[in-house]
Amino acid sequence: MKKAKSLSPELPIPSVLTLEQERQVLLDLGNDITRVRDKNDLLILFSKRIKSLFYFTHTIVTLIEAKDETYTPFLLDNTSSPIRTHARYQEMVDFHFSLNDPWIQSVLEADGPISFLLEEVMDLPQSPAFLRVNHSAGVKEILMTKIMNKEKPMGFIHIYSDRDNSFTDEFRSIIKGITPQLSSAIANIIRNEEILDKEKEKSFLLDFCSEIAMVRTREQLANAVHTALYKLNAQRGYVIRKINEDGETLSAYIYDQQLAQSGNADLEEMISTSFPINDGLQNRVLDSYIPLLFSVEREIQRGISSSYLHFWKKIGHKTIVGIRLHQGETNLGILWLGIDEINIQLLQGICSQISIAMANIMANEQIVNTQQEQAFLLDFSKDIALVKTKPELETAIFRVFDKIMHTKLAMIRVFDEDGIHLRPFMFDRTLFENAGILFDELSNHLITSDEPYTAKVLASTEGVMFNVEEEINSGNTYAKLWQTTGLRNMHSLPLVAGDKIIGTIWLLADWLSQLVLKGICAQISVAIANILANEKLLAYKKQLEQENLYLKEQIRNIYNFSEIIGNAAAMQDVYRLMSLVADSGTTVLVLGETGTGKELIARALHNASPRKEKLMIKVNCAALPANLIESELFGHERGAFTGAIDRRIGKFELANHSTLFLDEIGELPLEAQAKLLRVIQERELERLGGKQTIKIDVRLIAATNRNLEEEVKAGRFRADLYFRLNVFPIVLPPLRDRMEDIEPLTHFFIEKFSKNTGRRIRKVAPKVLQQLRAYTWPGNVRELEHLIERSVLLTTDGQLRDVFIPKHNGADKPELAQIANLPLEEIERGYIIEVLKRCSGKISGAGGAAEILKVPGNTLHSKMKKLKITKADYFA
Ligand SMILES: Nc1ncnc2c1ncn2[C@@H]1O[C@H](COP(=O)(O)OP(=O)(O)OP(=O)(O)O)[C@@H](O)[C@H]1O
Repeated sequence: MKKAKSLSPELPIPSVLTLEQERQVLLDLGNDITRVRDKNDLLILFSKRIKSLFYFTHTIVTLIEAKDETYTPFLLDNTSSPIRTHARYQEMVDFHFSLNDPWIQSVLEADGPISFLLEEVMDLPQSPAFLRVNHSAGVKEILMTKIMNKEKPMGFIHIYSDRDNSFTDEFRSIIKGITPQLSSAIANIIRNEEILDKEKEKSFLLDFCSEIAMVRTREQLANAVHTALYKLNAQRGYVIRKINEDGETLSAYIYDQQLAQSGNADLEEMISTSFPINDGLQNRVLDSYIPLLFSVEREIQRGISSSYLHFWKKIGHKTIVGIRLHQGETNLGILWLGIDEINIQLLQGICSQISIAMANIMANEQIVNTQQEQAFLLDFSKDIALVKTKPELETAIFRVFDKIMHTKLAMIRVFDEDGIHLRPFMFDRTLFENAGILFDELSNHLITSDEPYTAKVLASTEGVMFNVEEEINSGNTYAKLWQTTGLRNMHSLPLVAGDKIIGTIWLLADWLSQLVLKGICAQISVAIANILANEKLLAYKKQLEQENLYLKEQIRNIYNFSEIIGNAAAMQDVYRLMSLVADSGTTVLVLGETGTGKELIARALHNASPRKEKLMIKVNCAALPANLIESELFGHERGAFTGAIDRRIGKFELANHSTLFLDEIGELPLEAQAKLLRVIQERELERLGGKQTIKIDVRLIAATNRNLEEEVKAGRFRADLYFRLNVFPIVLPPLRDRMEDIEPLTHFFIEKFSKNTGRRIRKVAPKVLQQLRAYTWPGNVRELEHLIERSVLLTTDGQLRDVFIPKHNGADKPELAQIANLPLEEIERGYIIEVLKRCSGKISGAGGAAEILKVPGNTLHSKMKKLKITKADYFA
């Protein structure tokens, strides 16, 4: 490197200064320098004062930044710099030039001003770019002087000239002479600027402080922050994100409205999205005590994928600062600021103010929220207090969960009586529309308290929160179901009523207030406990009612037999026997005269037996044509005999598991008796013409008005069958032997026929009862029943004054003359009706019409059928 020549012939002042003159110049300049207060004074000193002594184009001052070993412009002469219009001018202004290049090192090493021809130094390796830029603008020479502060280089004075040999020895000597004073002037300017900056900061912070002290709401905070940040030149936008209740994410709390007004479509998403703390950026800010400056591009390259980073890139942010907002050790959130340079202290000052205000507002919001939640719980408790049934509870719950809490009720399970199983009690089926079958599978099966998820919940007092996504990853099969709702967390709590855990509740939500959750669960628990207790009570009540009904029925059937009227001692014996035998399977033989109520007793016995659910099957043995008896009783196969065109099930088979009532058993022909005996003995039968043996379980009740012992003696009834049937005989007394029953029976029948005919009988004349008691009643209760029926029909004024007791004296026989001209069939018909009337409708057996007419009972039956004689004829 070659030093430039020290003299220039074109210099405007005398090229040679006497020592005296030089001292004077130095003195004058020294005086001027002492008056320098700021950059502008310094600029004037160079551009006016020194320029008036020596020729040069312009001067700049650069300062060293020790920490990164660079120097950068501090004072620029914008008016006379020939490069100010150069394309790289701004770059040169902003640039930090390395202190490590040989050229600047030579300046540092030189003991005083040192000049260079640009041509010679600008292309040397590592030479700073401004040399070439100046050269391209016509500058030829540069005079460099290092300035010192406390014996350390502080920076450089650059003096440029577009002429050759501008820097004379005198010039250099003068510059050298004033350099110490210039150094201290520059040091003062810097210190002054720093003091000024500090003061500005202080007053800025003070303003901000007093402004923020008045802030009460989030909107006011937003305004204060906005004003402050815009004063700090943070026009590129900002957002304050608050840590959410989940402690894992941050969401926009305050954001730059100006940016919002720009109509950026992505901004909406940025505002509504919750960003995880642990995204590689936010966690770093929250872990740092000082603001962090990030290069957007570099972070993207590092693989940080957060969408907000890409958003910042999209809106042109190159660098972004993140500052932790905190109260003590508790993090509140982050202030993200689009800014290139950071004044750490100032930002920290602002952020600590924001933090305080934010903490206050949040505490305020929390109080308001808590109040709202409490009011809400109060409302809910009012609703719940009215709940009595499950559907009512369901309505109350769904209204609150869906509409107000944005929560879905996945399931309420309650403990079964055994205290081990939990059964589904209530759930929101709509939740699982997508999962249909899976839901049914899960919800319908009982689970035990050992089921791992349930066990975890039951063991907790505060409940458990399952993150749906984490549960899916860990293979929780229920979580697949939860996922269908799109909600993030499953909150489950034990339901506790009093000191008893009654079940579990499972709620899906993104987030739930613990206060509300616990409050609601407590209310629901009480409601469910009440409903369950109520259900239990109702079930007990129903059971008791049923038991009551059953007992009543039992009493009626077994001990009372309410449809059987009569309290005579003889009837009491009958009831006692009935009670003893009713619920057994024992064969009963009911004996008694015609019309004494044998069939009634048989029915009552059946109805009081365990077979009552099935119909009692009745066979009237007297009414069966002899040739059909077997088929009627045991059934036949198709073609078993002429006329058997179809298979027929016999009465025995029909009565399987029920009761077979064999009425008028004394009328059964001997042949049929043998078959009957076999079936009773074997408890199995074959249908006529059939080969298959059919097992039967039939209870037998037989009845007859014949004296069977006599019949056995007379050889008309098989002794062995008699013994089989006479296991438990019940003998019904004739009505004449229990005259005290006449009155109740009369009233009973009056009541019955009044109802049937619609004729109300209000009064019965005492004479009537006397008449009734005076009669002998050969037709027994049936005769009494028919007589009352007839009398009721004949009564028109509601008073039963008279009854028409039959007179069996033959006085009412029709005169021969009356019947002389009638056909034989008519006479036969009339006569049979007459006899039937006399026998009170009894056809066969002792005292029956058949006996009087001396024909077998079934012959009379056939005849009656042929002559079309019906009950109406002889009871009318
Ligand atoms: N104790 C009674 N209480 C009320 N009604 C009775 C009583 N006894 C009989 N009857 C009524 O009398 C009528 C005849 O009774 P039931 O048919 O049972 O008599 P029975 O002895 O079987 O007669 P039969 O020997 O002629 O077949 C029925 O309508 C029946 O309801």
